[in-house]
Amino acid sequence: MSALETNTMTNEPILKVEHLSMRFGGLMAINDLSFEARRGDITALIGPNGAGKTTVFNCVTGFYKPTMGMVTMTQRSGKKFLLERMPDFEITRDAKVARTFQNIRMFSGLTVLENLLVAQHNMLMRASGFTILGLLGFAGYRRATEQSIEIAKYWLEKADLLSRADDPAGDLPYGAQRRLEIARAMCTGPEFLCLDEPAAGLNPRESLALNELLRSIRQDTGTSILLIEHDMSVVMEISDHVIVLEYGQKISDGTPEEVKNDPRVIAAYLGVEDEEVEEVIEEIEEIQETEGGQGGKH
Ligand SMILES: Nc1ncnc2c1ncn2[C@@H]1O[C@H](COP(=O)(O)OP(=O)(O)OP(=O)(O)O)[C@@H](O)[C@H]1O
Repeated sequence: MSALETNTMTNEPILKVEHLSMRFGGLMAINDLSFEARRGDITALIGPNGAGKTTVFNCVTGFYKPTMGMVTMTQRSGKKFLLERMPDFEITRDAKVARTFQNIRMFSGLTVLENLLVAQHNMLMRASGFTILGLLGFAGYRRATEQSIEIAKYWLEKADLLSRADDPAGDLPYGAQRRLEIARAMCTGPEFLCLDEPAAGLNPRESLALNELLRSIRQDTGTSILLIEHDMSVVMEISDHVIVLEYGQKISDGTPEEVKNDPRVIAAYLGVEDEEVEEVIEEIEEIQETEGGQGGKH
């Protein structure tokens, strides 16, 4: 978990989405979408309801097979994975992509610590050699168990959950459950972490704790993050890069500041009809020019 591990062997973007399309019957949910997520960045995918954000996530994480297009992930080592061709469990296990869901999914009857140990099941099974003898006798399995407890403790501390380690996960307040989900994803040692609305339902204090956790993940592990988020205070505060979708297409792509001031984005969020967009863009540009002019006079 040292910062040294964040050194990258390749400068390629961690994720390249090229000409992605996803059709559900007669509905084109994603239409020829291309974008990149840079290594080490927090990239946010935003857009009005129904814009196609979750569909993109599901294509990246293997829950959907896209109708067309390529989704390439490049690991630090330079190894490439064509995610659109892989089943979801291989995307997690081999490409090292972890995700959380819009609705919290965890084992609410298990303790907080147990949830983090279950997440490391794959690693423990490999250490057992997939045999009962391995489980009972191998020193390698014992070492792996100790290591998985250490990893769990590290993420419990990072997520500010150490004092709740032995409580049933279902007893945690909502914001803490969201942090537990992220800690659980991090226990699998991902290179790319996909978070579906991590701030949904959080109060302002919980949102701040979430921002802190995500920043520390980026800084301490170099894990790249892709998140869908409606809470603009979270997006603007922590993202390095924002991509805006509307009707399955990209309408803006840049820094939070660039996107915030993009008239097309403002029009999309105001829910303006297609034929009125040009008009609204002109009005917004006029307002921006006036404000810019006034700013210069001060
Ligand atoms: N499994 C599916 N079958 C049919 N239509 C779907 C399916 N999943 C998504 N859609 C449709 O695709 C479009 C994009 O949906 P998606 O959930 O990706 O949008 P979103 O931007 O994530 O929305 P929200 O912000 O409301 O979660 C919507 O019109 C939705 O109804």
